[in-house]
Amino acid sequence: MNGTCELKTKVLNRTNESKVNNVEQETQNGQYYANSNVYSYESVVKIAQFLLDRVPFTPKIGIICGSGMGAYWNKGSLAEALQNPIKFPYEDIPNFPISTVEGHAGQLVFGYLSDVPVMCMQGRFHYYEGYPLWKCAMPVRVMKMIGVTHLIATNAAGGLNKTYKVGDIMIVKDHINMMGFAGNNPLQGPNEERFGPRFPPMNSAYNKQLIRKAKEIATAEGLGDLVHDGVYTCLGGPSFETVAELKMLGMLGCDAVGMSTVHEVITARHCNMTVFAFSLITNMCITDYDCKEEANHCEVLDVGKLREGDLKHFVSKVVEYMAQTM
Ligand SMILES: O=P(O)(O)O[C@@H]1C[C@H](O)[C@@H](CO)O1
Ligand code: HPA
Repeated sequence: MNGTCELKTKVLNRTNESKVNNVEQETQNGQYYANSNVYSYESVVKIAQFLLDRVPFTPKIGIICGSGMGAYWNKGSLAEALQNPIKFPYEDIPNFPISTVEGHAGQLVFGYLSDVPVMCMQGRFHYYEGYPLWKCAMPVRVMKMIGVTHLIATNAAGGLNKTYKVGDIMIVKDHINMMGFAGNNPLQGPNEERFGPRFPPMNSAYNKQLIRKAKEIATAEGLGDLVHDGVYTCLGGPSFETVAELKMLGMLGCDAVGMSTVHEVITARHCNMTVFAFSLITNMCITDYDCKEEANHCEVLDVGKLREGDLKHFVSKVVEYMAQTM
């Protein structure tokens, strides 16, 4: 992914009052960028170095655990399955945000999955927690600085595609960046060319070879009936969607809806990482006004728990395959 260009981003002159919200970064000459990414290249390197100094191996695969898939109480969860784990609670990592959502343990775990070194976010950051998108996605850049070349992003999502069932796995083949339609993008602000180009393409964000291979793996492992590929969209949350919103998303071609992943994938592709992502369908979206059920987070976590064995197995096999291709 080349395409870096010489365009210089315009710097806005601001007064000190504009520092509110902590979304502006002072430049050396005292000017402020609007909505800037406050994590400079150097500060991301510093976080990566803090971790590298404490881990005796350098993983090339990074995993982000979705809701219920990396919960601290999930002893059988994906993150808990890593062998010889080295754990870093987020509050112990300098300049790292903290997890505030149930089902997101809030630690980085380094270890081995299928004898392959990986690093795993056992808990991610969401926009609705109050973090801007660039902050939610910052750990992806830390992964990159550590040496990760392949990202596996997982999430819990509501199924819009009527052929899906609760507990199914949707391999993400594409996304619709709904928040981006309103200009909210993790790459908003001055571009740091050392991470990637100003205008990264997204038409092949999800690696086709990995999608194909993951489907083969699912079939070979007896999970074929559960697995689909489809289009994911992320809304800001935390409120679940209305019936009208869900009908609209269905008409737009979304197969599943969630509250994460898109900004992580954009950030990963910006720094040229290979991306594989999937959604665990934890609930079917309610598009019938007469339906008495309501979406809720407990159900999301419960389905994550129910599927943890299958997901762990599936991800281990995908990791095994990825390692062979590196
Ligand atoms: O972190 P993910 O995207 O898996 O979490 C989903 C979206 C909301 O955070 C939560 C709703 O139950 O689950
Ligand atoms: N909507 C949004 N996010 C979700 C859902 C949903 O139905 N299920 C799990 N995460």
